[in-house]
Amino acid sequence: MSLVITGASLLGERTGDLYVDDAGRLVDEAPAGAETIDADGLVALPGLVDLHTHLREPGREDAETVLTGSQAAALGGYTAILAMANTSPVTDTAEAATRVWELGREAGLVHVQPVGAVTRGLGGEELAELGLMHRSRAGVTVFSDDGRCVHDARVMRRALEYVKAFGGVVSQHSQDPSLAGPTACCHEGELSGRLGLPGWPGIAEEVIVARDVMLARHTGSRVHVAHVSTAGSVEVLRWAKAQAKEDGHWDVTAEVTPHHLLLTTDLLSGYDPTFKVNPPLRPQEDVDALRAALADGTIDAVATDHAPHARHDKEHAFVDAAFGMVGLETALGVVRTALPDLSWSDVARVMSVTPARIAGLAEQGRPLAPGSPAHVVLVDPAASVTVDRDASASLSRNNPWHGRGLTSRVVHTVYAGRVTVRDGDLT
Ligand SMILES: NC(=O)N[C@@H](CC(=O)O)C(=O)O
Ligand SMILES: [Zn+2]
Ligand SMILES: [Zn+2]
Repeated sequence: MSLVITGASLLGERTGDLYVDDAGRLVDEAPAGAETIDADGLVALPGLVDLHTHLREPGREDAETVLTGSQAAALGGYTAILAMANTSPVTDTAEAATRVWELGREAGLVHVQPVGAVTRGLGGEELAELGLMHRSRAGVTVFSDDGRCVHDARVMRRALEYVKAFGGVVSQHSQDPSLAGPTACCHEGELSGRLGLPGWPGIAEEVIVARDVMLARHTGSRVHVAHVSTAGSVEVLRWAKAQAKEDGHWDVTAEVTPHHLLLTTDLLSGYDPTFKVNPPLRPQEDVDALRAALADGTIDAVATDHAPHARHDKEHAFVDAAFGMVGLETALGVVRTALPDLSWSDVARVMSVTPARIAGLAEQGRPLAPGSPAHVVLVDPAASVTVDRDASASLSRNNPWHGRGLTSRVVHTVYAGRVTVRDGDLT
């Protein structure tokens, strides 16, 4: 079905119309008999790309499926998501990766790109089938043991060497297990002492970031730092990016989550497990450093770390509850709220263009110009939304934004020329 989108402000810069042909691509003339979307007053961006989504299929379809996660993504303005490998079974074989990819195609609402595990069963010891996953139909290029850190430096080095052959990247959950006890569940600081909760110090993250950028340099490969959460990590990244630019043969990229841009560790004073997440919410100084790093390009991308959990895994005493929070439907609003001065073209850069480049998704994050696939999100920049966790496509309700007001609203999402969200609802 062809489509005409009229009067949108393209990346908030100039007003224009967008024409979509039957094949789902942007073209330079209005196709005859097209459906029309009036986008007067709306900002058009390339469809958002999430480098870090947890779908719970296979294994925990009660918490999220590929379909419900895709629905939540479309509602959030996404046209592509990377599905993390920590499912049950783990995505550590070509078959498992292809299955996730197929389920994404069947859902048909966003491009679902599987992330492959770095090590078999996320065990941290033996490399998974990296090459076979890459050569499968799923074409895996991003590998991560997320949920766990690839803590053995020798294994990390081998993984970086291996993925280098095909331009892949290792996305690291940076957290040295030997610097954080097995029961750690919040930021280690003055508050954790007062609450009597065992904490993770920022240094547990920073030593791994520092080690991994050195391994990336040594191997001439690519490392991506998942969910950066401390000012110290930002400092290391700033140094590493300057070095990598000078050397030219290795690369380091990093992402920050919406929640680490707006929420602080103070929220833990009520022991509400909704705010229990890994890496933990940090103090305001870290939040400020993360915002500055995103604005100046030291952090490349915003990634949700959408981590749905069933009620019976989340509603426990703080120390026993599962880690993680949902985030696909609120990400854009949180970014607008946390960084109101970020231009729309910068929003497109950190939420679409750069994530697509990092993930090697050539069809995503493209300019809103003839020839590009029609992956588009239309946003009302003036709207404000009060988040209701029950008005969600996700199967899980661990939503830290419930009852909060967020700036801007996703009005329509178009994936490959198909309207997946119209007037804020799934079509
Ligand atoms: N972020 C979280 O707190 N939890 C994630 C794992 C992870 O991203 O490390 C999950 O899978 O639930
Ligand atoms: Zn993680
Ligand atoms: Zn994660």
